[in-house]
Amino acid sequence: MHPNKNRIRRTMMFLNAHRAGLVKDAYIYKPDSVIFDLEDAVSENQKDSARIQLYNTLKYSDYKGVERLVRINGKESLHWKEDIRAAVAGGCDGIRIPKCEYRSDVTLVEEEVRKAELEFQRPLGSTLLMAAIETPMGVINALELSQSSDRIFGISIGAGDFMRTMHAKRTSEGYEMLAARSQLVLAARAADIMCFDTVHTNVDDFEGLRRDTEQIKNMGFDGKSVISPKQISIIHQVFTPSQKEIQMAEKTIYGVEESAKEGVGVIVVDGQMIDIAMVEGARRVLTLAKASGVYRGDL
Ligand SMILES: CC(=O)SCCNC(=O)CCNC(=O)[C@H](O)C(C)(C)COP(=O)(O)OP(=O)(O)OC[C@H]1O[C@@H](n2cnc3c(N)ncnc32)[C@H](O)[C@@H]1OP(=O)(O)O
Ligand SMILES: O=C([O-])CC(=O)C(=O)O
Ligand SMILES: [Mg+2]
Repeated sequence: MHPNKNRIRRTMMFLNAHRAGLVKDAYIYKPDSVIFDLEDAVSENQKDSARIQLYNTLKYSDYKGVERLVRINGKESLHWKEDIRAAVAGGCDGIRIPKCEYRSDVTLVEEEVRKAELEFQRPLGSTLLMAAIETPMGVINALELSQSSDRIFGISIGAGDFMRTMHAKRTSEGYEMLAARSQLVLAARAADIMCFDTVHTNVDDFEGLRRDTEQIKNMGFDGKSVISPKQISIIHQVFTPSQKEIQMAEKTIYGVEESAKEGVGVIVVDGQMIDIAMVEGARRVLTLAKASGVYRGDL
């Protein structure tokens, strides 16, 4: 398996590839990933210069371990093949395909990526893919998209286009997103890939951002896209296990192991009934805690 397929991705920060001031050093804000956008953040008459700016940034800026993804234009545009060539030539880590609906939306991109890897002498298979799902058809086909390629590391829901195509409206409760979010997380877990939530467009609504992030984390999502550095710390706080959760995870793993030696399957830890079913979740907490830099234990 590709070594970066399951890396930590609590935050993926969009930035307009055309804005030199944004792209030159966005790693300083420490998102887990950045997404250089060539699609909707770039106006039609800036597409070519955005692509050149993207190539130079990928080639010459050291992002110090922050993952570098590129959102290309869609297959109905004139740009997507050139977008892929520039992204692969520059050495991006992965490509976010917008508005995916069918398996062929991924396989078409995969074929161009493969050609570009050969053309620019990049290791074959090194460029990962993610499918952004932003329409009712995409939501319905979420499993097909999740299983469309070995390069796919995750899927994401995009609320802006999803609301447009559903004739729906965002609410602070989020019920208009519930069916799509549920369908995506089910598909991603069934296909054993990652699942990401949409951007929170009100950049100054920190309370709403926290509430939304808590909701999607509890549903099983792995992270969320962001549009501003101001949103990163809240999402990292929500996704990074607390010391209390880490201690509970350690007690769960030790407790179940020790009690099993004495032939006991069920124990009580801090008032909670614990059995073997909780061990996998506890291990996941510790893995996430390690990747987030808040746990140095041996479990
Ligand atoms: C629905 C969709 O398709 S979403 C995906 C496409 N959209 C995008 O890519 C938009 C990305 N975000 C942005 O362009 C901007 O954040 C906006 C337009 C939303 C807000 O812009 P501003 O009002 O200038 O943001 P703000 O005043 O909060 O900026 C504060 C600082 O953060 C920086 N910053 C803001 N957004 C970003 C970003 N996405 N990436 C990196 N740096 C950023 C600014 O450069 C500024 O830095 P400075 O203080 O050193 O000058
Ligand atoms: O994927 C996202 O979160 C951003 C986006 O394109 C949308 O909301 O339409
Ligand atoms: Mg969109």
